[in-house]
Amino acid sequence: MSTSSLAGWVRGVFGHHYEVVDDQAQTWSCVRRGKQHDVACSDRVRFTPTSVTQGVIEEIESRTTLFWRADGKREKFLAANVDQVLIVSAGEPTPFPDLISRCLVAAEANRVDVCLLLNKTDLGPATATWRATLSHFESLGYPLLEISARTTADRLRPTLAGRHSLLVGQSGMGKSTLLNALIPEAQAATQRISLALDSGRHTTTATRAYPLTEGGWLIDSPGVQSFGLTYLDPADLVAFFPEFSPLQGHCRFPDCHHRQEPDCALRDYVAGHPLRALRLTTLLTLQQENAPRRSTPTQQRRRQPRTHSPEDDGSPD
Ligand SMILES: Nc1nc2c(ncn2[C@@H]2O[C@H](COP(=O)(O)OP(=O)(O)OP(=O)(O)O)[C@@H](O)[C@H]2O)c(=O)[nH]1
Ligand SMILES: [Zn+2]
Repeated sequence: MSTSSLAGWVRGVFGHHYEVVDDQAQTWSCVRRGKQHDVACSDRVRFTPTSVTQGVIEEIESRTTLFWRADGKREKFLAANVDQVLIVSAGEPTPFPDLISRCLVAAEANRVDVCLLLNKTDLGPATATWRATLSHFESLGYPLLEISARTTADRLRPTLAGRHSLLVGQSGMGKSTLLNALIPEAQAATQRISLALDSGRHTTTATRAYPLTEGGWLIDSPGVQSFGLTYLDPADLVAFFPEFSPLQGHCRFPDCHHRQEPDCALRDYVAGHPLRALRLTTLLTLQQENAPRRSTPTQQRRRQPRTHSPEDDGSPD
């Protein structure tokens, strides 16, 4: 490690370029040493300056949390060192409960708190239907907050104060609207980045952290359409569903797959409850997606992210 290296926080990830703010509040444009693409927004890093504004990231300090998704070889780090993930959804466009469940599993597996945000409460019937689904998630122990990003975004401020929060959600659910309502500077910052990089492409794939006036940081991430969790061992998945976890070991067959077997405790629990059944469908789908293929036992049990594969272009999906 060079003695001239500096420490800083990664406040923006734009493809494979990183905006790092050092402890003197100077902003640096950095790349990663070698071909590694393992830097996440909100990482604490050490970097070596290569010019008065540019640097090379040499080292990532250990993280308290890493919220990430993985679909086979493609891995996406959404953010590091966050205290909570805010899952934004609304009645329109069509929300996917499976995507919400997957975000919840990622939060459970990475030990990050979550808060469900029901946005666009100003929309009538569509909101009512979706509220029923989210209320089921709330009954499992996940806090639910209702807002309209257009008119009542401020309701969120007490939840954000002093914390490092990450916004995730499907495209079109209102993350940008919410961010701009809470942090008016955000829109200008996005435009500045777009101009600096001379490319609209990077802004849509950017993950960026913004300071909150009430203390803490709010991190905006690109909209997600899929949320793979292939880094989780299939045998561990049930533990990340708070309603199914206590039922483990209560099926007639110890090796029950919770599909066709008689006297399955999980199937009995969801019978006649469509919202419970949706959650079981997600669990079974994840078990199938994560089933060991032709890999070594070490690979099967891998729970730590490797670096992004070189073909990963930093795109949102
Ligand atoms: N009626 C209503 N519309 C909203 C609200 N919040 C956002 N919208 C609208 O929903 C649409 C999508 O909002 P965005 O903020 O761009 O959504 P996003 O989640 O950032 O989408 P991506 O950038 O694709 O990830 C826009 O037309 C917003 O004006 C709200 O509270 N009420
Ligand atoms: Zn079973």
